[in-house]
Formats: sequence, structure tokens, C-alpha cells
Amino acid sequence: MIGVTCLYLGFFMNRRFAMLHRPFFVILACSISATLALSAFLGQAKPVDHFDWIDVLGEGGMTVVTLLWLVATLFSRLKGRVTTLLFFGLLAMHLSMLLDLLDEFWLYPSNAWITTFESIPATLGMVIMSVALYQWHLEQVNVNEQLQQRERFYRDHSLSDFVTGLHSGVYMKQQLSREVALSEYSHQPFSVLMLDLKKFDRLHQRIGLVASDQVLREVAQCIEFNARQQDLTCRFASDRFIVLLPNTQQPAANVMLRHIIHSIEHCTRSLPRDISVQAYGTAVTWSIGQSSEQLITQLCQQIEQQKQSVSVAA
Ligand SMILES: Nc1nc2c(ncn2[C@@H]2O[C@H](COP(=O)(O)OP(=O)(O)OP(=O)(O)O)[C@@H](O)[C@H]2O)c(=O)[nH]1
Repeated sequence: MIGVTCLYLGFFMNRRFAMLHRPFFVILACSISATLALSAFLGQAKPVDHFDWIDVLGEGGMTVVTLLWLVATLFSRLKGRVTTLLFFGLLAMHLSMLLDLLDEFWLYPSNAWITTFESIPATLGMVIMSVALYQWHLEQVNVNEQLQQRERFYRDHSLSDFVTGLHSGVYMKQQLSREVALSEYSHQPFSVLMLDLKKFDRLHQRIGLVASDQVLREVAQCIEFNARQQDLTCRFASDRFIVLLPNTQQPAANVMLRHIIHSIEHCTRSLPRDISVQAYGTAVTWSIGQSSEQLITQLCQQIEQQKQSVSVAA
């Protein structure tokens, strides 16, 4: 049981989420300390040979597991109503289990209120947890609706770039803000690539508009060819492209970026011999609280830095 819980913790733990819940960690620490102090204040320590070790093991296990659930909840969820309900529901259950465990070590006077009170938090916790689970269900229904809407938008080609046939920058901006809203609900990370062609201005002047349009089409096809089914590609502006990678962390995005840059050089080999195209780019993974505008600004800043270093290297 503990092993499974540890796996669960390892898989879902996210320090950035935990930082959002500092007040909850303080409440948790204070409640546990107060319960321990209260129990020591009201009770008298039992001699060790009066301990019922089977009960200690069973009740201790439940106490530890409810505590692990609490911590896992705080490490794996963003702030919100469901998280607050889950926290207080689990906290009440945990304190009830703790009180139950403590009476294995402390003897309370027969009329002490603590002995009658100890099971009440568990019932209260279960009621709160039931409300939390229902709210979680509603949240999931909302996420599913957003997913369906996103799919419908992906299929809508009305906002296309007429030179390359890719989606336009306007469309990408819409999709990015939807993706941000979705990720705030689903907690799934996503990444965005921005690619730019090296010295396209010079090439454009040398080969003219029609041939350079053909280059843009070749590059667009190459990016589309290398993108996965769930990715969304667009021509963002002149020789600049964006690829939205849902459910993708930074390391995978970096691999995709390198792969696409490498492929562009190969894809454009079908062009006349004197035309060679090279690309450079950058990858950004959405971080909690970041808006789609901030994400695009970050991409543009990073690509400008790359542009400087590419120019210096040339
Ligand atoms: N063929 C064609 N060219 C375009 C189109 N839109 C913009 N351009 C050209 O794309 C070029 C973009 O130039 P820059 O933004 O300076 O890019 P660059 O020369 O690649 O600069 P670096 O990224 O530093 O290498 C300009 O010459 C534009 O005229 C288009 O729809 N078709």
C-alpha cells in the first residue's frame, strides 16, 4: 500500500503546485501539532506493555496513508474549490485517524470529551470529500467540453495562411489561449516551438516573390510532415512558424525542435540547386499562470536572441 502511494506521489508530485498551497501546509502542520499537544495534555501515557500493537499498526497505517493522500493532493493540483474541499475533507479524516491512533498510547479519563469526539471529524471529512468528488466530476465534464471544442477548432480551416495552407497567426493566438485555459484545468503541460528561416530576406530578394513563396510552401509541408497528429502548425508571420505541442514537456519539445530544423534542410533539397534553406528556432513550455500573450512574447524574445547569435556566427 505504502509502495503504491509512493509511486503515486513520485508520479504526480509537482513542486510548483505545492508552492501555491503554502497556507494549506501551515494549516496541516498546526492541526497535527495541536492534536498531539491536546492528546498529551488530556491523557496519561500508557505503559508499553498495555499497547495493542495490532491496533497501532492498523490505525498507524491509516493515519500515514491519509497524510500521504493529503500531501499528494497539494502536490498535484492547482488552487481552486475542488482542491480546497479535498484538502479539508482529507484533513478531517486524517485528524480523526490520528486521534484514534493516539488513544493507543494515551489513557484519557472516562468522561473526557476527546474519546467521544474522535470519530466526528472522520464523518465530517467523508461528507466534505463527497462534495469534493462531485465538484471534481463537474470540473472533468468542463474539461471534456473544452477538449471537444478544441478539436472542432483544429478542424476549422477558415483561418488559414493562403501562401502555405497552414493556419494563420491569428488562429494560433486563439488556440494558444484555449490551450492555456485547458491546461489550467487539466494540469497537462504543453509546449510551443517558434521557427525562423535564416536570411530569408536575402533569398527573397535574389529569387523573387514566386520562388520564395515556393520555399515557404516547402518549409510548411516539411513542418507539417514532422508534426504529430495532435500538434498544430501555423505560419505566424513572413518566414516565422509556430508549432503548438499539446501534452509535451520541455525535453520532448527540444527534441522535436531539433528534428524539425534538421528536416527543413533536407525537405528543401527538392528546390533548385542554388536555393538552400536553413532554420533556427526555440521551444517554450507553458508555466502555470502564464498567459498566451506572455508565452508568445517569451518565444519572440528567445527567437530574437537566437537571431543575434545566428547573425554573429555568420
Ligand atoms: N515570398 C514571400 N516573402 C515574404 C512573405 N512575407 C514576407 N516575406 C519576406 O520575408 C522576408 C523576411 O525578412 P526578415 O524578417 O528580415 O527575415 P530574415 O531575412 O530571415 O532574417 P533572419 O531571421 O535574421 O535571417 C522579407 O524579405 C519579406 O519581404 C510572403 O508571403 N512571401
